[in-house]
Order: sequence, then structure tokens, then C-alpha cells
Amino acid sequence: MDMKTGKKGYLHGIPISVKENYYLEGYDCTGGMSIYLDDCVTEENTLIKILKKQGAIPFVRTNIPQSMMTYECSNPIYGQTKNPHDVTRGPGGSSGGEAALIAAKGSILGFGTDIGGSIRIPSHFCGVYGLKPTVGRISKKNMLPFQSGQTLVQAAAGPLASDMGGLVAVMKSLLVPAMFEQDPTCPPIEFRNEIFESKRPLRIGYFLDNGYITPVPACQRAVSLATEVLQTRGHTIVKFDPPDMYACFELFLLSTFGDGGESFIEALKDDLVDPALKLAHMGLILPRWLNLFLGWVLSKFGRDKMMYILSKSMRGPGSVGKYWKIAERNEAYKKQMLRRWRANKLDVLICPGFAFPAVRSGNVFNVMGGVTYTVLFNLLNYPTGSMPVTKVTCEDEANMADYPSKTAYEKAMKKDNVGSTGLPVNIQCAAQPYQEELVLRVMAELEQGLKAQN
Ligand SMILES: CCCCCCCC/C=C\CCCCCCCC(=O)NCC(=O)O
Repeated sequence: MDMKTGKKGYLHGIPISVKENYYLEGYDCTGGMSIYLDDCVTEENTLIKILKKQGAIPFVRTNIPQSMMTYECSNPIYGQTKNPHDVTRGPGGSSGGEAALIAAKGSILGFGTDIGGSIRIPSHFCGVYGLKPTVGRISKKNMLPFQSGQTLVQAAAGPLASDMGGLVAVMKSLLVPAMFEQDPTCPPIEFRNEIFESKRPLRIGYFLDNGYITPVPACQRAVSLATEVLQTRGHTIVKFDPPDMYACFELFLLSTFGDGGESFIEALKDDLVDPALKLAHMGLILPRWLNLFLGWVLSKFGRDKMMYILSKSMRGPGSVGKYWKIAERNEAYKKQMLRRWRANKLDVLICPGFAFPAVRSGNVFNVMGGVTYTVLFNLLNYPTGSMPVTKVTCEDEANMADYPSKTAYEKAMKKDNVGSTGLPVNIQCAAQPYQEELVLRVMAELEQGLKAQN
């Protein structure tokens, strides 16, 4: 579209769905927390303004988990969203309403946010396409302000769609001068078609297992399938070792719970706490020593030190000085990853969309460690896409017989996977910050390659 003359835009006449935490004039914006109810916003989200200029028509708002810091998509205000592929399972979260609606063919294009996987987890659970851009590449102005003071690991706004064309059209419509004028904090980098359309052969890294939770067979097979397809298109495939995932998860939590959970406790103090959050909420309100002790007991009992990391880190680093040290460790982690990336001369990295397919409703907290697959790219602030590649087969389910069941997480995952045949399975594709066009290029090639195969 010509933004000066007002001629038809990239999204002319396209209906779009919007996650509940985006400001839409005249609506309240709650994140599933009643403290924000009945407080209509008077401003419009910047992305929505640009999308409207490009001809898009917002037509529905979609559900989220209470507080948006989990992937169980339910809250006491709007209730629970179910997965259209299997209604006993959830759609993931926190952009779960978006992904469910797109998978059910109620929308072709929607908008979510992602601080730990909130665009990519639901994309994977529902078999739709999603892109978490680099934080800052597109505007985040006028969103629910909950926890906006936390700046170490920030949420990114991004699209979900029923195909690659949708993700590309959105990025082309948003990366325009009108957005940089509305929000001067976004670097004025317009959509770089020359990167998206380049035919240069790439070096593509991949990993099947992050060294903490082994993905179920279907999620590993999806990565192998994707790398095979990309190899036949002339790209070089390189095995890659991801950095320490325990450190990653600890740093992520110490950053996002830097206030020791105070903002959650404050926001939920007069609210009904959603059943999916009860345990986490209890961990935040118990005396610190008791929470630590219980975390230690649970980790011994479950033979998984992640439970201890979770209980310890959700109570925050404890002081501003210690918080600054976390910021330093985050930077060191990013440097370490960059060194590995450069040593392998990577262009992009492919890995499982998640450790397992859609989880049964009510079971999310028992398998929370799966988020290590998505949180990694938030801590690194790498643009990352998620796209469907395959579905769980009977053979995949039968192969679960050889899946480890040493830890409580592994046992819970094994149990949850019974009956998963037919569920969608995505892969993730990540690149260095601000390389959204490269991520989209690889995903579009993969989509084409997969279509040619079928
Ligand atoms: C009382 C509330 C406490 C909530 C804590 C829940 C358990 C925390 C454990 C792990 C945290 C990782 C969760 C990541 C899920 C993705 C959420 C996300 O990206 N949200 C951001 C957004 O929607 O913008």
C-alpha cells in the first residue's frame, strides 16, 4: 500500500484476531486478572493502528492464561480454551486463544506476545505458524502494562497465522515508515526483501535434544524431517550443541521474577487464583525458607533439580546488586552462544518446537520444564519462528516405550503422551537478532519443500 495516498494496503479486507493483552479502544484489557477489569482503555495498540491502515479488520479478541506466565490457557474471567485437535488438551499459552482459533479455521491471522514461548508454544500445540520477532523490531506500545518494568527478558509482540504467507504479509505491512513514526524506539529497518528472497545456500544448525528434557520421538522426528528437506534444497546441515539449559532456565526465571514474584502476588491478592496457578502461587506466598525446602524435597523426590531451580529462582535474586549480577550473567550467556554460533558459521538454527505435543488440560505445571525449548530464544533475544512439519504417528507413540522415565517430569510426559497420535508437531527456526527475514526465508522454503513431498 502507498501509505501517503492511502491506497489499498497489504492486508486490505483481511480480518485479524487479537490477543486480549493488546489495547483496543473501548475494551478492558486484563491478562485474565480481575484487577484490570472494568477499566476500558482509551488508546489503541500501535501495531493495530498500523494494521488497520494497511486494511486489516480486527474482529475478535482471544483468550489467555491468568497472568500470561504459564501455558495453561484458562483464567477466572473468560474460562478455559480447549485445543481443537483434542478437546481434552489445552491449546498452549499464553497466546492460546489465538492458536486455537486459527487451528479451528476461525481466523487466518492473529497477534500474540511471547516472553517465554507464548507465541510458539500455542503454535506448536495447535499446528499453526508463529513468529516471535527480536524484542524491539516491531512496536509494543499500548499493551497491558503488567510487569512492564521488568526489562531484562522482555516480551515480543508477533503474528500467528494459518500459513507462511500470513506471517510474511504481516511483517511486510508492519516494517514500514508509518510504524517507525508511531514508535521511534523501533529501529527504522524496513522489511528486507533481498534477504527474504535470497537464494544463497545457508549453513543450518540443528539439535534434537537440549540436554535437559529429551523431546518425545515425534518432536525429534520433526527436526530430522525439516533438516532433510532443507538439505535437498542445497543447504548445509550442521549438528549444534546448545549451551547449558539449567543456567538458561535459572537466568530466565531470575530475570522475569526479579521482584521475587511481588507483582504477581499484588495483582492476584483479591482475585480467584486459577487452578492452573495454585501451586506456583503458593510457592510465591510461602515463607522463603519453606518454599526452598519444599523445592529441594520435590527435586529429590522427583529426581529432577529443575524443581529446585524453579522454587529458588521464582523468589528472585533478592537485591538490586544481585539483580545486576543476573543482567551480567545474561550477557555472558549470550556471548557464549554467539561464540558457538560463529564457530559453526551458522545462519539459522532448527530445533524441536517443544519437548512434547499438546498437554492434557490441568497437566501443564507437571511438565513445565518443556519450556526450556522456547525460553532459550527469549533469553538470547533471537527472532524465532514455529511452523508445523508433521503429526504424531502411531509409530511415534509406540516408540515412547523406549523413552526415559527416571524423573517426575519424564514420567508425567510419558503418561500425558498416551493418545497423542494425530496431534500437530512444529519445529522452531531461530537466527541472530534482527534477522527476521532470514527466519521467514528458511520457513518459507521448508513449507514449499514439505508441500512438494506430500
Ligand atoms: C502466581 C503466578 C505465577 C505464575 C508462574 C507460573 C510458573 C512459572 C514457571 C515457569 C515459567 C515459564 C513459563 C513460560 C510460559 C510462556 C509465557 C509467556 O511467554 N508469556 C508472556 C506473554 O504472554 O506475553
